[in-house]
Amino acid sequence: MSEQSPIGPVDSSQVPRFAGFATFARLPRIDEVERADIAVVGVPFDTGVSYRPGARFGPAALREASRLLRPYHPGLDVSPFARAQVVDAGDIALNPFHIGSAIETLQDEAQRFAAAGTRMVTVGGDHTIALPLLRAAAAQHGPVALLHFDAHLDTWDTYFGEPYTHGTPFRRASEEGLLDTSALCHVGTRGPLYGKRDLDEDRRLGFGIVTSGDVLRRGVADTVAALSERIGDRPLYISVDIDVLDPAHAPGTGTPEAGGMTSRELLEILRGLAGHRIVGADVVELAPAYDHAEITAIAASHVAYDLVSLLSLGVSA
Ligand SMILES: N=C(N)NCCCC(=O)O
Ligand SMILES: [Zn+2]
Ligand SMILES: [Zn+2]
Repeated sequence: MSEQSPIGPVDSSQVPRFAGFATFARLPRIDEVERADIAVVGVPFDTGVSYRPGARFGPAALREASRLLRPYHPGLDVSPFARAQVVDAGDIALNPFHIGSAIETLQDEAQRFAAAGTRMVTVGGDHTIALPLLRAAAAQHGPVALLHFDAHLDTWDTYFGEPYTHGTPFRRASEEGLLDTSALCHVGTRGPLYGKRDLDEDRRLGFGIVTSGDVLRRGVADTVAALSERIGDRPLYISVDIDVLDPAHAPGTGTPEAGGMTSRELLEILRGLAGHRIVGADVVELAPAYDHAEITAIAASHVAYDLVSLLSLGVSA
């Protein structure tokens, strides 16, 4: 970090939090600082979806819903924006008509952040985007451990013969050798599958599964202990599909499944990951057109805040 202390968010006791530009948590834009430790980056993209479209509007909705976030995280005992220079880097412009070129662009952009020494928390977009983000993470760190919070496996092979979709990123990532196969886990999985084979193939790729029901039965502490042990001190990428939450907690998403986790459970599990070597994270599948009273956008903004807070713990104070 530079000698100066980080530039923090706009002070909500001086400027009403409902006024002004909607950057994440009212943080400075990337062009307003010399260098950034952590960037929140919007990825408005939903060309990879199999059902309801609309995740392209996720970044804007998440930023709007983040105006009420405050600078101190009592659960982690950290002031992330004082400990690290956190910025909003705006949106990455991806070609909505060409999924291959969008994936390439995002990988290039992610590698530019990495080269600048900035870790990313991407917000919005459909789950397709995890693939180029994992490519960039693996290019920097080698194969990474992955915690994948999602109702879905997203290790399916193809849809309509197409390999790059929001249901297939982790199959491609595995084939490309981006993942440390000894440290992979889905969390919150539930809902109908195409067949038992889905689970067999997923297991063959090395994934463990903590289902939504497992979280209920085992509780948060046990779940965290199991995940922590699996990850160890490996470089860790965290991917959060907001549909991991029950539709009651996150109606604003493209492929909702009943029987999901509460936002309290998800946030508590994330907080339990403090101390791990997190190299990057995403919050995907927020589709505001199906949201009500910003329920999903608020949950997603809190998840992003927790991820930023976890990343800030890795910046020396
Ligand atoms: N990644 C998300 N949200 N959904 C994947 C669902 C794929 C399917 O339609 O079977
Ligand atoms: Zn997903
Ligand atoms: Zn999902």
